[in-house]
Amino acid sequence: MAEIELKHVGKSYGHVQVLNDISLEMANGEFVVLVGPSGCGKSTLLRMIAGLEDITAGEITIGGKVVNNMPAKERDIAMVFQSYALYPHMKVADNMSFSLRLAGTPKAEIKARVAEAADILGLIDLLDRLPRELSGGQRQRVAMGRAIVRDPRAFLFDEPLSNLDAKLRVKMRGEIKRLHQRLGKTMVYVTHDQTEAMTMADKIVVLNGGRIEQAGAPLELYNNPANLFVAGFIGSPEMNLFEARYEGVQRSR
Ligand SMILES: Nc1ncnc2c1ncn2[C@@H]1O[C@H](COP(=O)(O)OP(=O)(O)OP(=O)(O)O)[C@@H](O)[C@H]1O
Repeated sequence: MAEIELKHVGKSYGHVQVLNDISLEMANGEFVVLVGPSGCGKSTLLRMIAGLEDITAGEITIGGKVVNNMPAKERDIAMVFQSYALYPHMKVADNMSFSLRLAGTPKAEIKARVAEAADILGLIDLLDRLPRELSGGQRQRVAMGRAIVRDPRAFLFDEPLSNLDAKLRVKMRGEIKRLHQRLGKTMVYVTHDQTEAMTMADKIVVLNGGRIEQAGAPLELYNNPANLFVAGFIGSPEMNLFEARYEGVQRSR
């Protein structure tokens, strides 16, 4: 059974249709990367899975349960944003424990879960700092820590590394991949970065104009693109495309 399943999902804002007939299965523990040109609907799709945005057609199931009308906080899914969205006046430890405190989790358990997440992410020495006293990479790690402590059934990432410089991006990419291996949770990841998509994904989903052009393993898309759009979009550097004329098979006499 798919962990997250989208069946003929659509989204429109008034008359503007931004997502159209999206059907997609994400297996338990799969790392799914959404790519596509700016404005194709990647973030909207992610926000619909999270419950931050209503859907206007179709059905979303999480763990076999239809969640169309389920509020975000009941979906047991954590989202990590590009902007980190940390509380500036709270120390790292308080940022990480915020959702657990809100849920009334016992103090001892909060302490243990924060310590475990801080250990996984190398944040132990930074727990007493404020976000402004951290580097970009450290802030992004706190944002991930905040997601991990909740022990959600799935993680959603919306371009989490795009505010970091190239070198740090490579490092954090490795860290997120290791995190995925360690936690074994379903992760859905939006990016503009081809290399991120090719190296991190179990499955890449190429979106264009609110529709899925192709979904499959990175090498499957690279070796067998379903159409010219996918062929032109996947890979860095880009594939060379040129027109040719087919003249049939030459038969030997
Ligand atoms: N609240 C809204 N009202 C109307 N249109 C919206 C709203 N939010 C998003 N859109 C439109 O929906 C489309 C998809 O937006 P979305 O942010 O999902 O794209 P994206 O693929 O994530 O883009 P980018 O890569 O630039 O972040 C865009 O054309 C956008 O203008």
